[in-house]
Amino acid sequence: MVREKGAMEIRAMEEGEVRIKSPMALVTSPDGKKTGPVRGAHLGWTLNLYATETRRGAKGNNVTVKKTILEGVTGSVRSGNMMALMGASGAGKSSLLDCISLRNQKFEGNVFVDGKPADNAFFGLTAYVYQDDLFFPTLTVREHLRFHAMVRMPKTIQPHIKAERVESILLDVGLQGCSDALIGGASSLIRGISGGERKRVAVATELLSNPAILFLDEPTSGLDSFMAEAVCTLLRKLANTGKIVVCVIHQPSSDTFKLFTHLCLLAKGRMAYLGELPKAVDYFAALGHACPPNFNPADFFIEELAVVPSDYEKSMARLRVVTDAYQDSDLRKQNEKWLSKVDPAVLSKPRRRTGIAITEYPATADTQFWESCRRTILQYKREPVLTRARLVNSILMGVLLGLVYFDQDTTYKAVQNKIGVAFIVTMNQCISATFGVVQEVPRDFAVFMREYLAGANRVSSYFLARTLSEIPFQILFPLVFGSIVYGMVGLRPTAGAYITFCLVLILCANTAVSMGYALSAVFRNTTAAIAAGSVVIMPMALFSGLLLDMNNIAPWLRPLQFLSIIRYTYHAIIINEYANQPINCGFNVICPFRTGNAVLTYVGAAPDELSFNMGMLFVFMLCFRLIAFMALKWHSTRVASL
Ligand SMILES: Nc1ncnc2c1ncn2[C@@H]1O[C@H](COP(=O)(O)OP(=O)(O)OP(=O)(O)O)[C@@H](O)[C@H]1O
Repeated sequence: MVREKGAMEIRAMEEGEVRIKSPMALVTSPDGKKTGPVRGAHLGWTLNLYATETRRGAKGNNVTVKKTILEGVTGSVRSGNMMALMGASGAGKSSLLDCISLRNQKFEGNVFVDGKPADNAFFGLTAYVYQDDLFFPTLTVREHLRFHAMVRMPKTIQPHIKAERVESILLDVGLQGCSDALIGGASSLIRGISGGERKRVAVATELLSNPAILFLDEPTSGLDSFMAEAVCTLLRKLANTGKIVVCVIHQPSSDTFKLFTHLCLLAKGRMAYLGELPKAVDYFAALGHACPPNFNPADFFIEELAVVPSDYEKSMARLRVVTDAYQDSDLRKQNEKWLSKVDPAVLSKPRRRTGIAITEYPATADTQFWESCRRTILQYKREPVLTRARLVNSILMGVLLGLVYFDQDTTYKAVQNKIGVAFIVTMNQCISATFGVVQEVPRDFAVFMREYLAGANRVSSYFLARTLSEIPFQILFPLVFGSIVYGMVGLRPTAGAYITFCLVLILCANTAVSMGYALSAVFRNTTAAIAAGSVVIMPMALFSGLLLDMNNIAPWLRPLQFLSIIRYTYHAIIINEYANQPINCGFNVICPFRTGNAVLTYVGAAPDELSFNMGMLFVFMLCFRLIAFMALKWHSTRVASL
């Protein structure tokens, strides 16, 4: 259920209905139907979090120890509140945010919405802005938000209303000035928008689904104080509309700090304060820790709660006093009154992990598919490395090989060069296609994973769109490369042979692309996928038929040749060139290849195996895509079930 309130520019999420005039709160189910007014939402939690840590033992062996990350942390926040989660580094702020947002479900205890244990509907109510924002760099801010509006807003809403919503959010977050700028980012060659604008794009993305509860992990990190204040002002406006905003924040300026209504201070995983922000200074003064005049209270609290490495014992003793004081305080009792309204049976029962079970999506699979296709095509059109570099590579490599193997004839003397060109063309296609993918796709998968966890995109919609919409490009590159090589080298001059050659290269490139997808999905990391790619491609080259005499290796190794896509491509090219073709021996008595079929025998191929080789490439292409899909699906369910 998605809670809506009309104090800001908020639009009704019902088909045809544009604006809610009354500021009355509404509940909207994922299909966009209003279901009635809600109570003031209350988010509460009571939990402990432990982790196991492997440490180096005294004898150099690894010892696993149980580490307490959060201990007896109980708190709550109401709609309309904007809570700062603060504490020194390592205090447990991000861990707490992950637990109360259920992005980490390994804790003991429970999270409650209006006194009821949070269930799967919780994910429809909440949104999470990650500390490291991940975007597709080649989209403009408007295109990015438009994509998210299409996939995150209920399917019952008309596209023009979604577009209006994007424009209204652009205005709300102050992004209208850069709405047509490419997002860009460090992982891309595109410079893109500033860090502050990226943060606002991240917030705007989450606002599209109009969540009732917004969690943010350090939304101001890396921003100057002016930008940080701008982001927090926006968050305060959202809280004022009735949303709950919980935000991990580091070193806010005093002006930014004042924007928060509530403060939760953590010290070494224990509560040090929870309450209204303006009352925190007096609370600490009463404990004997008075904030000096004209001192930023935010800095004061962090200093008070810091562990000084050179004075570890004393710091820890000070933290114990502060956390024990909160434990014994009337403030804590006051804060935890809501627990008395929770069913005691629920409190004593161990919590059942729900996982981030994405069972319902606001948009249909069709919408997700077509929107993802649009996005991938834009990406290909605009990404310089992905498209231009590969096109230039295809042309340059084609010309280079064409020059080296220029104008081969039909004599026996040209056989070795034609075998060479078949092998090198195959290797080029395999390597450039596989590594082209593993350089790009793990980054895309990481962005997709965020979309998946936000309930915005299905694995199947994204994967099909990503892989199908790039097919035209994966036809273009081998076609350009193959045509240059074919013409310059002077391979068999018939239209049929040329078309078959291009088809073989296109199949090879697409199979290699699929292999790149499989590696990217299994390893989800470019470095690891490149390393694994080398390990896979080298044996494939070895078993291609050119570098090894299969009759002179251990019999149990021979079947490996049938796993080599390089072998299938290389053989197909040679069969296309030489099957049942004459070879001009001239008047030479010593002629190593008197017929084309003798060349095939030499490389271990047979004249009638062309369709078999092409068929095997097709089968491998499908298998690699299936592996990629299954791996992506497995990773996403694993992340989601935490
Ligand atoms: N899965 C884990 N296994 C072991 N230790 C962990 C794990 N997750 C967190 N920790 C530890 O728990 C403590 C709190 O981590 P957390 O990231 O929540 O702190 P933080 O307050 O957000 O710190 P920072 O401000 O530096 O980001 C740290 O000491 C961290 O090393």
